[in-house]
Parts: sequence; structure tokens; C-alpha cells
Amino acid sequence: MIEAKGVALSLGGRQILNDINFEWKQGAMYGIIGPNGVGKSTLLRLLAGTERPGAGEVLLEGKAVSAYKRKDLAKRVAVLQQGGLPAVGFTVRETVAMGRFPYQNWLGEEGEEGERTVERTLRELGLADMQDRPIDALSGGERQRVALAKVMAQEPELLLLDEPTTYLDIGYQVQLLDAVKRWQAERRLTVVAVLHDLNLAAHYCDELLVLREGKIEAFGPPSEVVRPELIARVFGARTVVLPHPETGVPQLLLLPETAPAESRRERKRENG
Ligand SMILES: Nc1ncnc2c1ncn2[C@@H]1O[C@H](COP(=O)(O)OP(=O)(O)OP(=O)(O)O)[C@@H](O)[C@H]1O
Repeated sequence: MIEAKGVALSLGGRQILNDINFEWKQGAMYGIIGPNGVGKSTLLRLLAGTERPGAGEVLLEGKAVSAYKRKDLAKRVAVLQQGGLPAVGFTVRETVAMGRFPYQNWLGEEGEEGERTVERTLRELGLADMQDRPIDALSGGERQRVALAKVMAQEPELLLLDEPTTYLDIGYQVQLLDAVKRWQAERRLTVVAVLHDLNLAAHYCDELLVLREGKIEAFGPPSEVVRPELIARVFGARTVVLPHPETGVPQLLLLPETAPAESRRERKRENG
């Protein structure tokens, strides 16, 4: 349902992405991973239609993303970006209701269906109790939940997430991704997420796309992609990969050059 065909893009005279091809189906969760500056957010912008490819095309349901009218595209595609909320002056409820803009008439009205969707979304994300609070009086984690609620209220078929867990503590990270995953399963939503945390990516994504030097280095389920050789080639980091003791999902442990102080002390004791 979302396809990239020979997509290439140069920015500022530099080739950022080249020969990107994939065909992603409805209802799955895809992760985009790769080192800093490799073009992950750029690829997300191409999928969202906010950037146009220099060559090739991005197709949504067989039609070029750029050929959709703005409101039609917004009914199908929602983007959760860092800092994607208005700065001040709106309550939680008003902010979530902004997600309904593709369904409103030119007076900004929609009727009962919109109200019901906002209510349900506030409830599902545990925001009902704080719906009248101004968003500038919320913590970073709470704001991120409001941002997710806003895109959920948009009821898209395709949800694009750009590093959604940055700045969130581990509790909020899991809570946010669990909410996305639940929603994805219930509504056969397609999710594409740029994630830096490879362990979270392996847990939540059905398939991972690995970018290296502007091209697709690997694509497949986490069990095929999260391997020490590939991680070393792409990120230049030494790692150990172990199956999660409860889920079996591959999880990475970093192997820094310097041993931690505790294990140095341990070895010293062993050596007398
Ligand atoms: N408007 C622009 N003009 C010129 N270069 C740009 C522009 N936008 C992005 N770039 C460059 O394109 C490259 C890819 O940027 P992008 O933000 O897509 O990387 P990323 O993989 O998401 O990085 P990170 O992991 O650091 O967030 C970077 O080198 C960036 O400096």
C-alpha cells in the first residue's frame, strides 16, 4: 500500500538517498534504522509527501503521494514529529481535536462523529483527566502522549513516527509504543517508525529497513537484521546479540572498548 520505486533525492547538492525500493503492506509495523545523518527522517518526509523525490516515486494505494489533495492525504497519512505540538495557549482536548482537521468543513466544524473520536482517543491514551489542562503545563512525556492522541484522532491508514520515544523515560517509551501497537492491530494500521533504540525496534517492528550511505543495506524481520556483523558494518559498534529471555526477540548489548570499572575490580580480585 505504500511503495517506493527507485527513489533518489539530493539536498544541498549532496546525494542523500539513492535507489530506494520497497513495497509495504497494510497493517504491519516497519522500522527505519541507520546511523545519524543517513537520511531516515528524509525518507519519512518523502513517505509523508512533504518532500518530493528527485527521481523515482512514492505511491500510496498505487497513486503518487504528491497527487493527493492535502485533506485527502491527511485522512490517510499522519505524522508524529518531534515538537509537533502548538507551543502555547491550547488545552489537551483542543490539541487532540486539531487532529480532526481533514474531516472538518471550511468553518472548522464536523459534528458528533468528531466529538466521539476525540472522547475515545482521550480515554484510550489516559488523557481524559487532564483534558482541560494547557499543554504548556505538561511534562515532556505527557506532551508526547497528547501528540500521539492528536494523530490518532486523525484516524489515518498510515502513521509515520519520527523518533517517537526520544526524551521519554523507559516507562513512557514502552507505554507509547504499546499504545501504537494496540492501535495498529485493532485498526490494521500501517506504522513506519524511525527508531534509534534497536532493542525497541526489534521488539515492536515486524520488519526493519537498514539504511547505510543513502541505500538500503538490509531489509527483513528483526531476527535476520539484528546481527552483530551487520550492526558493526552500519554503526561501527561492537555488540553481542542475545534472544530476549521471555520473548525470544533479538536484543543487543553494547561492547564498549573500555571495560566497566566494576568488571576491572572483579578481575583484579580474581588475579589477586
Ligand atoms: N534541507 C536540507 N538541505 C541540505 N541538507 C539537508 C537538508 N535536510 C537534511 N539534510 C542533510 O541530509 C542528511 C540526512 O538527514 P536526515 O535528517 O534525513 O538524517 P537522519 O538519518 O534522520 O539523521 P539523525 O539520525 O541524525 O536524525 C543529513 O546529512 C542532513 O544534514
